[in-house]
Amino acid sequence: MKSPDAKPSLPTIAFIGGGNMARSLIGGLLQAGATANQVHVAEPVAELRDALARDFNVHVFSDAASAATHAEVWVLAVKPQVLREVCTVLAPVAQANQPLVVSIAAGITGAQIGRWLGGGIAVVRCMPNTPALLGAGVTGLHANSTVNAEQRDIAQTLLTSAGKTVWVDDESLMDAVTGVSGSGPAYVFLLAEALQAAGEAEGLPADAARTLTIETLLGASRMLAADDTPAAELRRRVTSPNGTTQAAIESFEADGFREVVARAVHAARIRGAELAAAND
Ligand SMILES: NC(=O)C1=CN([C@@H]2O[C@H](COP(=O)(O)OP(=O)(O)OC[C@H]3O[C@@H](n4cnc5c(N)ncnc54)[C@H](OP(=O)(O)O)[C@@H]3O)[C@@H](O)[C@H]2O)C=CC1
Ligand SMILES: O=C(O)[C@@H]1CCC=N1
Repeated sequence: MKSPDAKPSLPTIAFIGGGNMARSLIGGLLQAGATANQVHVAEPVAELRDALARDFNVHVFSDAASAATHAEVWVLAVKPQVLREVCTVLAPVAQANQPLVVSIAAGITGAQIGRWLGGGIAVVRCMPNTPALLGAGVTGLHANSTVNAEQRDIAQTLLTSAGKTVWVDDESLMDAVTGVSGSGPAYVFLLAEALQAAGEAEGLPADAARTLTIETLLGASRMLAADDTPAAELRRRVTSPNGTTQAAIESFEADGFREVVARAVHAARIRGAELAAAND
């Protein structure tokens, strides 16, 4: 009997686009136990194609249709700006083979992808993030009404190899997912840049500022993930009355830190919707 925790075995998966994000997902997938000959990748850039074949031993193709033809699952990992063109080329294969289509493109909706592929296609729209490379990512997922339970499990297994998953029932929230977690690693890297530079400005040697910054972000993230203690409470425990942290937090608040973050996430969400409209 199948245990309730048993993962469905993955069918052949074709990545359409072999860039940064595809590479992260393929790395995670193989580390999680998928075999290289189950993975096909279409990538027009010869150097990227060669690197994928060399590093992961996967089957590589220069055109999308060749990679997709013998795969039950397609992962659309091209830029939003070229997705319509890619889907239009793949539409006859999609109609003949009825694959599960997993898109990681920012902004582009499941309805657009289904329409471009000729209609009636099972589409899971996802938003992973780059820590997927270490299996430490998080992915938001939304399934359209054509996706069946088995296909949902396949998408779940595929993205679990990249880290945690969060299903979203309302697709319109996928752009908010992008604003928080898809783009989110860049905000943390920006904070790291700023914190390191501030340390250096206060006189620390560059290597000391770098180590102090990295270990602080890592340690604080581990504390956040360790239990359900809210971030605000963890912050309170660092903040001694009239101490150094209080001085820093008051400076952040006076400069509108929360509003700055909210505006940035909003800008990312709006750009997602713009990408969908501009590339329809
Ligand atoms: N980077 C990130 O952090 C995240 C990205 N995403 C999404 O992932 C998708 C890919 O992003 P990313 O990996 O950063 O982008 P990349 O540009 O690194 O990768 C996309 C690759 O697809 C190639 N490509 C273009 N046309 C085709 C085609 N017809 N068939 C096959 N491959 C093609 C591109 O080649 P060429 O360069 O020649 O065009 C490029 O190598 C985007 O839609 C993005 O929104 C989602 C979550 C996070
Ligand atoms: O910047 C972007 O558009 C992509 C989507 C999320 C992260 N990178």
